[in-house]
Amino acid sequence: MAPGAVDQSDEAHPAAAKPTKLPPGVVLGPDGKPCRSCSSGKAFKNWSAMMKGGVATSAVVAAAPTAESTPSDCPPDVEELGRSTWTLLHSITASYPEKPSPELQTDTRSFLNTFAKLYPCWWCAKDFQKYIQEERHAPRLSSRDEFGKWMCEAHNAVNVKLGKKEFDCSKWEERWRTGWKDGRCD
Ligand SMILES: Cc1cc2nc3c(=O)[nH]c(=O)nc-3n(C[C@H](O)[C@H](O)[C@H](O)COP(=O)(O)OP(=O)(O)OC[C@H]3O[C@@H](n4cnc5c(N)ncnc54)[C@H](O)[C@@H]3O)c2cc1C
Repeated sequence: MAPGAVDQSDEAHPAAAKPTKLPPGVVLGPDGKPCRSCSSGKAFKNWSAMMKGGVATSAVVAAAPTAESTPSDCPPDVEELGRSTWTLLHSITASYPEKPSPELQTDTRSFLNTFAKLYPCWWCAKDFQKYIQEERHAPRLSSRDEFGKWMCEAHNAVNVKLGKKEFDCSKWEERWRTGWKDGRCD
């Protein structure tokens, strides 16, 4: 589901109120209010400017000023949240043991299931839950390399959904663990 395409019949979010003239890219949260971590920063700023103007009309939306960049100490939008989260997730795979114990594999599976429920962008979370529940996408946790590649493939599934270029998963370890072979990270 794309940002802006707010599904008001969504069973997971029955409290979401019907939006009136939201700028494209603004997604509502469970409380029926625009959700910053589910929306692009620019769309959220446009919504904010529109609300400060006090009139929620499509004319105001169209005339909303182009969003300036948001200061770095503000709550994250969907992109910043995503970048930070992928950094954490890939870094977890990078520090995962080469031979994990069965107990650690169970804990990791449970972490991924819980993460997929708690991810603050609710519509991203729903898609991610669906992804990991499909048998062919079940987390592969038997070694660091398997887990690193699985995470790379999961990230690529989101890249594809967003129309972005796929990452070459044979290079996941250079990107997230060892640094690139050309030495530029040393
Ligand atoms: C679980 C999850 C689900 C998400 N779902 C959505 C969604 O439904 N809609 C939405 O708008 N946003 C979603 N996001 C956010 C989105 O994936 C991006 O993080 C965000 O758009 C910012 O993208 P970016 O181009 O800066 O780089 P990111 O995609 O955040 O990637 C960060 C860096 O990781 C590296 N990288 C890229 N792809 C891979 C890969 N496959 N494997 C290893 N490394 C890689 C690159 O060096 C890149 O610069 C989701 C994020 C997460 C964590």
